[in-house]
Amino acid sequence: MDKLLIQGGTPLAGEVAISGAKNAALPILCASLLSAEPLQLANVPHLNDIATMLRLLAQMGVEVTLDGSEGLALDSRVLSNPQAPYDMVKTMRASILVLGPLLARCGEAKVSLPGGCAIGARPVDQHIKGLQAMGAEIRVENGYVIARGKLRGARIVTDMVTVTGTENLMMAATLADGETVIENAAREPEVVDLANCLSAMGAQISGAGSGVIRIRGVEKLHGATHSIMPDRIETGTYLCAAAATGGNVRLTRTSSAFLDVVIDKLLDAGCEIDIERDAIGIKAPARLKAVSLRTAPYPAFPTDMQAQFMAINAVADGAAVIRETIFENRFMHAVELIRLGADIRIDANNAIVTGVPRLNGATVMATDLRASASLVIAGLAAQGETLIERIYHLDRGYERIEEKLSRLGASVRRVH
Ligand SMILES: CC(=O)N[C@H]1[C@@H](OP(=O)(O)OP(=O)(O)OC[C@H]2O[C@@H](n3ccc(=O)[nH]c3=O)[C@H](O)[C@@H]2O)O[C@H](CO)[C@@H](O)[C@@H]1O
Ligand SMILES: C=C(OP(=O)(O)O)C(=O)O
Repeated sequence: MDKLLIQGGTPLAGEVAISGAKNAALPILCASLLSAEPLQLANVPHLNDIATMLRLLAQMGVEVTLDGSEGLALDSRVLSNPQAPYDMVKTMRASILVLGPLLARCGEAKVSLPGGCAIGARPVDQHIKGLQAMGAEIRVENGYVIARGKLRGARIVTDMVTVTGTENLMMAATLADGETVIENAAREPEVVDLANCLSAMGAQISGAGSGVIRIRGVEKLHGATHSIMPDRIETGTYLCAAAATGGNVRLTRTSSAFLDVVIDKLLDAGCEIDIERDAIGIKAPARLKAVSLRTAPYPAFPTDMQAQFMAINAVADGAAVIRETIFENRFMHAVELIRLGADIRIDANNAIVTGVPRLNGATVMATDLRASASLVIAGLAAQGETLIERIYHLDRGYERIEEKLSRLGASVRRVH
């Protein structure tokens, strides 16, 4: 298993390009299942999750053609096997996103309950309830969701804000008979990117980005071209890496548009932020100030940035309280950060982080995707050598991370 060896203590400096968003690309790849005509995508990130999703789609009959280094064409003319087997979905939560499209296009689907980051129970009851409201017959048997039926429009109010739940139901509704209204919908930018792609395919969608999305079903969707939005979480992660090391970094091919709260917190921490149209610059002070935060659905502070801010608070001046409200088990990075010398106390869903003047390198274990990112940030800020084990989590969501960090002057090496 690969490990990451970091020699910390060097402020990051220079420029690096941000990749397309994993959490926008994954649902959009699934959207290709809705049409018999090809979907042409640009700015697709090179990630293990994307490779897993492409393998999953390919075994259903989707023809995948690479188009340049970041382009893909997906041809779902023939869907011979509307199934997602356990072996292919166990590592990736987003694989549940094939359920809505398969059911809408084929009238049947058999999808294994998904895996993904172990950050909480992560049930899919809202996906199932929504599809049932649209007329699907669904049973869960031997770890599989088995669904069939012709979908019709419905009014759906989800119990909580769910990102992939909203995406699954929105995709299913594009081919349903009549109008679907999703209330309490997720407002995440990735939902909007998916809606934009679906609209380019001929779907009738309004309200994406608000709490109420209306979808008028059409008979079929057609081919389209779409470019995946920049990854706001990768952007935020590099901003935190620059902040924690006292660095001066410019991130290109990205946007500050979806990062308001994250940028506000970095300003509170004492960083200077320079916003351009397609780039963000950050200049960090010698010592950051501690910043408290509470995660919540967009547009509030993203849970996917919580671990990275725990790392920067670990080396900041003062104490901060981090409250996690989305996932019940998303503090697993805390014990690993403590190995590096961080002062963190967990009290239910609060982490109380008291900054220390410096962290010291150690061997640590990555437990999930963003936890891994927080360890990388802490390792970059620490004095001496940090060895991060189980970095397969990192490869799910960060494209060429060691190469990008090396470009910023970090000493980071993958060891086999
Ligand atoms: C591939 C992808 O886009 N993943 C993101 C997506 O995950 P994901 O879509 O899985 O997260 P959700 O928004 O669905 O989860 C929010 C909360 O609702 C609960 N819930 C959700 C669905 C359901 O049917 N029942 C239920 O109880 C979850 O356990 C969690 O407590 O949004 C999360 C919250 O921003 C991010 O951390 C993930 O990076
Ligand atoms: C939790 C994440 O991914 P997933 O939902 O695929 O597990 C993430 O992207 O931070």
